[in-house]
Amino acid sequence: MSDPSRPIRTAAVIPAAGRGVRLGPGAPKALRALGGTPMLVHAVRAMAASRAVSLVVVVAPPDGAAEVRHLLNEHPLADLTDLVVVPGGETRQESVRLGLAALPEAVDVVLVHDAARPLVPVDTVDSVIAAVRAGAPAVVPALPLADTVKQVEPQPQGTPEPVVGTPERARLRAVQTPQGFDRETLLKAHDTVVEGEGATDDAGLAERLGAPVVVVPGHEEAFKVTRPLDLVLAEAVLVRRRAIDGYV
Ligand SMILES: Nc1ccn([C@@H]2O[C@H](COP(=O)(O)OP(=O)(O)OP(=O)(O)O)[C@@H](O)[C@H]2O)c(=O)n1
Ligand SMILES: C[C@](O)(CO)[C@H](O)COP(=O)(O)O
Repeated sequence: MSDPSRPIRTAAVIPAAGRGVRLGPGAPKALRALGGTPMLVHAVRAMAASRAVSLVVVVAPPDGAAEVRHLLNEHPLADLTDLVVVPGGETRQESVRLGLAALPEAVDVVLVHDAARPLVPVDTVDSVIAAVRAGAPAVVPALPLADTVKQVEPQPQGTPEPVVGTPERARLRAVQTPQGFDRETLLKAHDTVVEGEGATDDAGLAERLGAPVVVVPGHEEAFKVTRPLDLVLAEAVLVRRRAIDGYV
């Protein structure tokens, strides 16, 4: 936990090294345009919009750190005081671990935020930070599900999959980012949990350590741009924001 005698410094690590295979052919997903601006720039601005965040570590595609640094230099990034760019890895978990290695000692609270969630509102970011500062070692923003979920027995492609269960929907949440952690918990989780043990998010690593993880309300606009239709929705959200409040 944080030492109360030291000032809390909050940093955000943005994994942006993914290829974006599900979005279709093109540049790495984080570098593709959303409303004329790279998705990554929106994501960095979303973190910088929080007054608490003073450092952003961007994890670039493995061979693209110089290009990403150049691109970020070309865009205004609000009041961000510190920006670091490091090369990423083959998996999201490896990319986050490489980003964490760049954090200075003074950082107490760490957010991990997907570049692929460019439109998360600042209120969501702030409520995650507030929950960590209030003492929760791991915090995730999440929303209730709209669909019923079935658990199946996976089969070869083309074979119908038998249903083996229907989890109670009211107890399920769809998890977003930024996920917030006290530094010690997150570093220990990444040091301890081996890649491939099935954790698809950072809180999942903390859970495997036995750390308590809590959920705060997420936001519909924090959705992940994964498939082509998500990009259509993101463009529409951006048009609405620009019309309503002059968002850039
Ligand atoms: N080796 C990787 C893989 C993913 N990510 C990042 O993790 C976030 C969430 O991943 P996802 O949306 O699944 O992105 P991709 O891995 O790029 O998508 P796909 O699986 O379609 O290729 C993204 O910001 C992505 O850039 C990363 O930093 N390093
Ligand atoms: C971290 C995450 O965005 C939480 O929903 C998600 O688990 C990333 O998963 P992906 O399959 O790498 O997109």
